Amino acid sequence: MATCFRTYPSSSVSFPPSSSFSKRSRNRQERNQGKAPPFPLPRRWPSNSDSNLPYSPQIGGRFQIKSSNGHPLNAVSLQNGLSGNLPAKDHTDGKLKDGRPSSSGSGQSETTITITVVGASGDLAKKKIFPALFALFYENFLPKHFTIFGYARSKLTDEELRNLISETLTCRIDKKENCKDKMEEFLQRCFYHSGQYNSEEDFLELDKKLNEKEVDRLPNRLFYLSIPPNIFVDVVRCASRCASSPTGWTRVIVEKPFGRDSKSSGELTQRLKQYLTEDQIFRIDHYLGKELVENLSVLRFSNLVFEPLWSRQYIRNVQLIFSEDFGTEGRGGYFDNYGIIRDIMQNHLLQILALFAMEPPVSLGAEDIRNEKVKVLRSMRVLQLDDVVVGQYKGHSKGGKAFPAYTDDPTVPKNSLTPTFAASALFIDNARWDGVPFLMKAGKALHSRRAEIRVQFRHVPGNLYRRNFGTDLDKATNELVIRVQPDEAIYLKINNKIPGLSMRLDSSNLNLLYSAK
Ligand SMILES: NC(=O)C1=CN([C@@H]2O[C@H](COP(=O)(O)OP(=O)(O)OC[C@H]3O[C@@H](n4cnc5c(N)ncnc54)[C@H](OP(=O)(O)O)[C@@H]3O)[C@@H](O)[C@H]2O)C=CC1
Ligand SMILES: O=C1O[C@H](COP(=O)(O)O)[C@@H](O)[C@H](O)[C@H]1O
Repeated sequence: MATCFRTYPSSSVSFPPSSSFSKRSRNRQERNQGKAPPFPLPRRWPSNSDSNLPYSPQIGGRFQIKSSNGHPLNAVSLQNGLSGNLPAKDHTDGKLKDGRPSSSGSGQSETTITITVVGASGDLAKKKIFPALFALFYENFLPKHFTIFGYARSKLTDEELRNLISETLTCRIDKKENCKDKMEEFLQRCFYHSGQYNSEEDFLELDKKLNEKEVDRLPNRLFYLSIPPNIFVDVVRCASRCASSPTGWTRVIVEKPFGRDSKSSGELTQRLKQYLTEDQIFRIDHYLGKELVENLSVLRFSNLVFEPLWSRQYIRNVQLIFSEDFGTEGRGGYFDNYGIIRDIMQNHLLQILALFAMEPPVSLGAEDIRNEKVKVLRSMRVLQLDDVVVGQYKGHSKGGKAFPAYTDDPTVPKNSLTPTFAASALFIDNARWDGVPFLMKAGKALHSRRAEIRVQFRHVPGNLYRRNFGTDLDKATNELVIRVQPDEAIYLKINNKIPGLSMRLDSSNLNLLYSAK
C-alpha cells in the first residue's frame, strides 16, 4: 500500500530514457535567470475579458491561470505538504508569494483539504487509493479538516461508495486504536458525485458540493486522477475551470502511464499546462512508496558495509524482477494499449534501478535525488532489440483449474500481440557500472506474485574452498536480495561451515525478515 507520494521527472517515458529527463530542471534554471516565463505562454495573448481562456495577465510580471468558476489556479511549491500548509508569506506586501490573498485577508483562519478521487469506481481506487487514504488518516497524517469525494460516471450514492470501499480498508500498519471506529469515522467523511469526465457542468455541480463541505475554511483541493490516461486532459480542463479552489491551492495527482513515448509524454505535459502550472502536477509512481524501495537508500547510504561494494568491482549483475500470478482480468482495455514494458518496466522498475545505481545525492531533498537519478538515466545505453525478449501468456490448466490465455480476456482483442512478459539487459555506461548488466524481468500471469531486487556479487578470487564447492562457483557467490513483496525481507546469501567435525560448507541466509521484527 502506498502511503506516501513521490514525483518523478516529467519529460520522458522513452525506453530506455533519453536526455529529456533533465528538461524540467533546465526549464527551472532558465526561469530563475529570468529567461522564460513561469509556464508556456498561450499562442494568442488573451485579454482580461476573454473568460473562456485559462490565462489572465497578473500584476508583477507573473501570470495566473484563471478558471471559469471564477477561481484563480494557484501555483505553490512542492514543499507545501498534504497537511494543508500555506505557502510562505511575502512580508513586504502582506500577500502570499504566488499573488493570492493570504488566509487572514480572506477571513479564513483554518485550512481544509478536499481530496477528489476521479475514477472512484475503478480498480486502482478500490485496491490502493482509498486504503492508502485511510492509512494516512489512521496514522494521523491527514489534516484535522478533510473531506474525500469519489467522482466517476457510475451512479452511486454516498452510502454505496462507503460500502464499496469499506471492504478494502485495513489497519495493517499499526493496530494502535480501535480499527472499526476509525474506519467508521473515515467513511463518514467520504462522499460521492456522479458525472461525466468531460462535462464542465458536472464539475460545477461537484464544486457546489465541495463548497458546502469546506464551510468557512481556507480550501485546498487535490484531484487524484485514477482513470485511464486518455481522459486525463478532459478531467484537468473541467476540474481547473469549474472546481478549482477559490482561495487555496489546487493540485492534481496523475497516474501512469504518462504518454506512450517521449513525444507523447511531452505533448501530454503541454496539454496539462494549458490548465495547470508544473508545480500543481504531481506524477506518481506507487512503487516509490513501498517500504523496501524507500529503504533502499537507507540500506546503502547509512551502512558502511554496503557502499564500498556498490560498483562493477564487486557486483556481477543486478536483477529487477516483477511477476504477478494473475492476468489482466478485465483490464485489457487499458493494458492492451500499453503492454508490460510501459505498464511496469519504464516506470516502476526503472525508478528502482535509478535509485539503486545513483551516486550519493547532496541531500535527501527531492531535487537532489532527482538530479542523481537523471544522471543514471542519461548514462544508460540505448536498448538494443537483441537484448530484449518478449512474450504473451497462454491458457493452461493446473490441478483441474483452467487459466485463460491473455487473448481469452473479453477486453483484449483476439489477435493482440501485446507483450505480457518482457526481459531485458540494460547497461549504464558510467565509471561505477561499466559492463554490469541490469536485468529487468516483468510478467503477468506467471507462477508467483513477487517483486525483488537481486544483487549477485562476483566470485571470490582464488577461492580457497574450491574443493568444497565443486565446479559450480555460482553456488558459492554472495547474493543480496531485497524482496519488495510479498513478505518484505532483506537477506544476504553467505557461505558458512556446517557445524561439526568435517569441513562441509553450505550457503545460508543472513535474514532480515520484516514480519519477524
Ligand atoms: N489498477 C492498478 O493496480 C494500477 C493502475 N494504475 C493506473 O491508474 C489508472 C486507473 O487504473 P484502473 O483503476 O486500473 O482503471 P479502471 O479501468 O478500473 O478505470 C477506472 C475508472 O475509470 C472509468 N473508465 C474506465 N474506462 C474508461 C473509458 N474508456 N472512458 C472513460 N472512463 C473510463 C471507470 O469509471 P466509470 O465507468 O464509473 O466512470 C473506471 O471505474 C490508470 O492510468 C492505470 O494505469 C497505476 C498503478 C496501479
Ligand atoms: O502499476 C501497476 O501496478 C500493478 C501492481 O502493483 P502492486 O503494488 O500490486 O505490485 C499492476 O497490477 C498493474 O498492472 C500496473 O498498472
